[in-house]
Amino acid sequence: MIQLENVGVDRQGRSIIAGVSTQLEAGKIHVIIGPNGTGKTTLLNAMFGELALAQGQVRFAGQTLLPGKARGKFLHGWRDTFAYLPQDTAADIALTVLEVVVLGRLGKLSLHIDDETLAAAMERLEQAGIAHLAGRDIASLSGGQRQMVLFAQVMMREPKAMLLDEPVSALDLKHQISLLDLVRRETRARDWVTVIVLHDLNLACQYADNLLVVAHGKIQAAGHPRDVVTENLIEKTYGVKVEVLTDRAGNPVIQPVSGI
Ligand SMILES: Nc1ncnc2c1ncn2[C@@H]1O[C@H](COP(=O)(O)OP(=O)(O)OP(=O)(O)O)[C@@H](O)[C@H]1O
Repeated sequence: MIQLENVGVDRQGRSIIAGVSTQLEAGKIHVIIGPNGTGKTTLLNAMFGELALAQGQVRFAGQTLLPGKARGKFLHGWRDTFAYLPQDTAADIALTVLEVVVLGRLGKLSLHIDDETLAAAMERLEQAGIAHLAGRDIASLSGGQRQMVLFAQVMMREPKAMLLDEPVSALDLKHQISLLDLVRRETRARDWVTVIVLHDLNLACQYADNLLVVAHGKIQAAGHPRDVVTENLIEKTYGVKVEVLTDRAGNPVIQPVSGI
């Protein structure tokens, strides 16, 4: 479980997130939604130790991240059990896809890459459905293909917590579903604490066990989408008129209502 207690982060003297407290259970998918610039990436970065906490604390795997910039050995140990896929997956680097995936084990690699590591990297590529790209240069791939390669790379870390910032933003519908299905399967099977930032509200409602609605640097609502999503909440959060319908599985479907 990741526990956030009264977490706050400032940037350039401005409070970006403040007073964030929540518990993120293992084996579940926690989806963060919210308008642009409201602190979703900041929240992931705070959990990863990338941004210093101004207040509060984050607890995970028997360790506590406190205010101030975590450094050196502590930060290394803290991040050891996290996998983090950032929003920006640009990769202007002369490596093949297989090499990029192997780098997911960076902390454990020696000069000689053993057969087990190569087999594990190929297995992750197969799981992501992109084994056929193994020999391609990463720089020659499309944005969506790169997103899947970097997901295969973070799976190589064998994490306890998976932090994914808009992991399907460049993927077509079929690949969005296959990646999120894979994330759900692995989250359940490996007991990851999975936290995903998504902009697609309907994918968020379909995949979240726990939906965190972030606006103005605070969690405005949290819980199962069926329990938290209302027309009023979405309208207040995004300033857009919507209708909330229900799909066959009973999950909310958010339909914007045209102003015409
Ligand atoms: N390097 C930075 N220096 C100062 N302020 C920053 C920096 N990066 C982000 N911010 C500010 O922090 C706020 C939150 O940004 P953040 O990236 O967390 O938002 P977000 O909710 O993830 O947005 P998006 O949906 O657009 O990705 C924004 O107001 C942004 O301008």
